[in-house]
Amino acid sequence: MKFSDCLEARIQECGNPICLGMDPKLSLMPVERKHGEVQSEEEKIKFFYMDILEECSKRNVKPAVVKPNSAYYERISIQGMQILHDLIAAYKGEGIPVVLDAKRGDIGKTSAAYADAAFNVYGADAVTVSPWMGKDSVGPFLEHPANGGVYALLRTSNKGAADFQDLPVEGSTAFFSVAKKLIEWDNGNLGAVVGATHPEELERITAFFAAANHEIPFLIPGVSIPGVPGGQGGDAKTVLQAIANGGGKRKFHVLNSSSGLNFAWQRTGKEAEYASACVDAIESLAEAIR
Ligand SMILES: O=c1ccn([C@@H]2O[C@H](COP(=O)(O)O)[C@@H](O)[C@H]2O)c(=O)[nH]1
Repeated sequence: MKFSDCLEARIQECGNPICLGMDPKLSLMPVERKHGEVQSEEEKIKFFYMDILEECSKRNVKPAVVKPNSAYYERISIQGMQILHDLIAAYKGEGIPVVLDAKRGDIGKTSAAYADAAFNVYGADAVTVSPWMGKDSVGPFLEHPANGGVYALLRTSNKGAADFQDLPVEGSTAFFSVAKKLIEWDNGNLGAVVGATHPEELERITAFFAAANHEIPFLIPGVSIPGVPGGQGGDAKTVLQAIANGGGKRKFHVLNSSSGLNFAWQRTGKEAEYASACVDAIESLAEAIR
C-alpha cells in the first residue's frame, strides 16, 4: 500500500489528522513530579513520551502520526539516539505511524545510506527530506524497499523561508518549481512540508496540486495550541480552511504541533499531569477541527 493511501486510512481510523511532534525540551518535562528522581536525561525523555503513549492508549485518543525531530535526541547523546529508536518502536507498536523529521538529502549513494538509516535502523514509516539536490537525491528515499513516506520541504514555516522559496522563478514562485518536480517524481509515497504559518501560500499550493489532479499529502508544522507558549502561531482551523479554499479533496494531510501538545501542562501548571494534559490537548484540538 502506498504511503498516501496508508495516511488516508489511518486518519479515517483514528478520527483526527493530528501529528504529535516529539521534540524533548528537558526544562519543560517535569517527569520527577510523577516518578521521583530520574537517573539521566535519556531516562527523562523515555518516561515523558512513554507516559504520553500510555495515556493515549488508556483513553484511546491517539494522534494520526507522531513526528520526533532527530535533532532533539542527537543533541543529548548517543544513548539519546537509542531512545529515539526505542520510542519509534513503542509508538509503532501501538499502531501510530512515525515520521522521522531529519531533513535528509545528499548525492544519490549517500541519500541511499540516509534512507537505510531512517527506514531500517530507526524503523520510521516516513522521513523528511530536502529536495534541493534534485531527483537523484530524493529518488533513493522514494525507491527504498521499505516503501515508506517521503516528505519534501516545499514551503517551510519559518520566516527565512521567503529568502529562497519565494524567489521569482520561471514567471512564478520558486516553491512552485519544486511542486512541479514533486508531481513528476511522485510514486504514491511523496508528500510535502508546507508550514501552517502561511495559510495564503498553503491555499495556493493546494490549488496547484488540485488543478494538476495530483494531490500529495502535506505535513503541516507550526500549529500552536492556545494558552501554551513556544509555538509558531499557526491556527489549525485556518489551515483546514486554506486547504478547503484551495480545492483539496483528499483527507491525508497532517497538522503538527510539538511544543503546544508536548507541554500543554503549562495551561494548568499541574506538572505531574503532563501526560493527561498532552492527551487532553490532542482531544480538544481534534474536537475543534472535526
Ligand atoms: O517548515 C518546518 C519544517 C519542520 N518544522 C519542525 O516541526 C516542529 C515544530 O515545532 P513547534 O514546537 O510546534 O513549533 C519542529 O520539530 C520543527 O523543526 C517546522 O517547524 N517547520
